Amino acid sequence: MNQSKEQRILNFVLQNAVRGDPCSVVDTIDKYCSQKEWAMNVGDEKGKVLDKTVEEANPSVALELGTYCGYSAVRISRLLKAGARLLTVEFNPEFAAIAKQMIEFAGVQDKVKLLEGPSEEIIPQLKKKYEVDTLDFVFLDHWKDRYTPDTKLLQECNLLRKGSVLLADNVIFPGAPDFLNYVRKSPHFQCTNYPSHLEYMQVEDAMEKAVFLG
Ligand SMILES: O=C(NCCO)c1cc(-c2ccc(F)cc2)cc(O)c1O
Ligand SMILES: [Mg+2]
Repeated sequence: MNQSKEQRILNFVLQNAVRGDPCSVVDTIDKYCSQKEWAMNVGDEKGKVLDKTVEEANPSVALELGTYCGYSAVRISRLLKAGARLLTVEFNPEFAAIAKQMIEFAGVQDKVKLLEGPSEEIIPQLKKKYEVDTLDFVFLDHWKDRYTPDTKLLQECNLLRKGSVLLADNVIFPGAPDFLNYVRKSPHFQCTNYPSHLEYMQVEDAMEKAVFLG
């Protein structure tokens, strides 16, 4: 059976990164995906914007939509304070299986809970099933046409509080035009755009930060 690209990325990490060292896992994925096979990790340039946004928010409870191979789950969780946690949601079972191994190899499994399934099903379960009160930080990096309905769902489920930070990847490429429209027109969000580039490419992209105002 031919290996998937995601399995090849994981194997490269297992062979070349340092077990228990999240930074080496992040750097090793970036090395593979910039030199050998492109993959849709947020990457290092946009990853630096993610780092600064996470550090500024200093979340106790963070949510990621779109785990993929676990690159940003490892990148985010390495910055979390003691006792803080990241819930990360992945719909694709093959991706989830790779991400689980990536998170364990990086040694951040105690900070990260990987939830497998559709975001529209998991978000309404966060309060009762996953003991979430409100979310301090949300990274949107899943299907681009889900950014807007899931943002509305987070609001409807009372998962956002005054100051909750949303950060969305790919608002230029592949693009999330309806999301930009929604948060920029809404009186409930204060938005900031961070121009950047598509991971590992010289293609324009950007991230959008949307702070919930209550
Ligand atoms: O779909 C994406 N994520 C959710 C997956 O479950 C995604 C896609 C791309 C991308 C794809 C194809 C291309 F040609 C260019 C970009 C990039 C990203 O950063 C992404 O997050
Ligand atoms: Mg992305």
